[in-house]
Amino acid sequence: MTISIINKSNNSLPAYETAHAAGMDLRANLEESIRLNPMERKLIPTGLYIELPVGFEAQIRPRSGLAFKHGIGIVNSPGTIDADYRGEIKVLLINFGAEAFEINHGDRIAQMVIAKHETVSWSQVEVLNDTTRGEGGFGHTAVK
Ligand SMILES: O=c1ccn([C@H]2C[C@H](O)[C@@H](COP(=O)(O)OP(=O)(O)OP(=O)(O)O)O2)c(=O)[nH]1
Ligand SMILES: [Mg+2]
Repeated sequence: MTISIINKSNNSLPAYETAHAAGMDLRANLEESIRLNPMERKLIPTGLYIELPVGFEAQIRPRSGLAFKHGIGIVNSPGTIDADYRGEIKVLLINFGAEAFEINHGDRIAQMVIAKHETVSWSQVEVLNDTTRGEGGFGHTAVK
């Protein structure tokens, strides 16, 4: 599948880093480096604008390496890029680590997964069909 993209940065386009990767890494588009202090969050621009086909979304997910090594996450993870969004893709990074973290232009800060989604309508009812689980949740299967 081919998707239209505008790249206002001088970074390379998001790309799959291995043959069967699900995510394409996104790079920061910065005029100057950004410092994220512990527990600080900042919106990081990518310079990318995409035109998703109807019925698709793009999910903006953290990179596990940055999470493991530096405690870097995404506040609204996974971020959702809607098919009708024409603005710049931005990434809301947060530093859960104990040390300040510097983001430089071109750094791979997140990954983007393109996914299909359903669009549903509701059938409002009074009763739902019964299941073995019923209303059990939030750990109700844990061994006592
Ligand atoms: O990590 C993200 C999440 C969202 N967006 C863009 C694309 C998305 O289509 C739009 C709106 O996102 P969302 O629906 O999550 O935010 P909202 O707070 O509900 O804003 P809106 O009222 O504009 O829908 O913002 C990003 O660039 N990065
Ligand atoms: Mg919304």
